[in-house]
Amino acid sequence: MDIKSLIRNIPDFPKPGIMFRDITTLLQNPDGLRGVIDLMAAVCAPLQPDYILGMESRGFIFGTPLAYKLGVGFIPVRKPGKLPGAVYSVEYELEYGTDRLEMHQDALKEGDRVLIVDDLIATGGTAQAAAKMVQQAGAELVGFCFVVELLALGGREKLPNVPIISMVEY
Ligand SMILES: Nc1ncnc2c1ncn2[C@@H]1O[C@H](COP(=O)(O)O)[C@@H](O)[C@H]1O
Ligand SMILES: O=P(O)(O)OP(=O)(O)O
Repeated sequence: MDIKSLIRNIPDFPKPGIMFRDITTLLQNPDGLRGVIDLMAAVCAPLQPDYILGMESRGFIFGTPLAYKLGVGFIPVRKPGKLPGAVYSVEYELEYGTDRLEMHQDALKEGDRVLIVDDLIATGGTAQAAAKMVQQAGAELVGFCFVVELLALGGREKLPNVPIISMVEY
């Protein structure tokens, strides 16, 4: 299956100079949706995660069916103020300014094997923030899986030394 052909490219969104890789066209294609989740499951299964951790919101779209397919739990990492329990909170750099992600403190325990999933890695700041929370919880980070990797931005250089898997690269 040609995943790349199902991802739409929208220039200058959300601001001039950004080529937005729009995964909505992949999601609405039945073969594309099934194919990408099946592929992610096949390449990630050997990492033997206990949990998939996905970042709001596009990380939820791919992370939850992946967790279902692998027969493991899903942990949502959310934008600030959305989770009701005690949270770990990590600030990370955006192109302009900063943002913050949160995860329930009781979502993970020491030794849990965690795979971080998102739709796309660009500068790597989002994935790095999620990895910090896994480490704060004392859990074991077993890898990252992205549908799209933007190679020129070098995001993987920010991430810990674990397998980093992407389905398509630009
Ligand atoms: N070019 C992009 N197209 C679609 N989505 C993007 C793009 N660049 C960033 N994103 C979203 O931002 C985060 C990852 O950004 P980092 O710079 O790696 O933190 C990811 O969740 C994308 O949905
Ligand atoms: O569009 P989202 O919600 O997936 O968030 P972000 O662009 O911050 O990754």
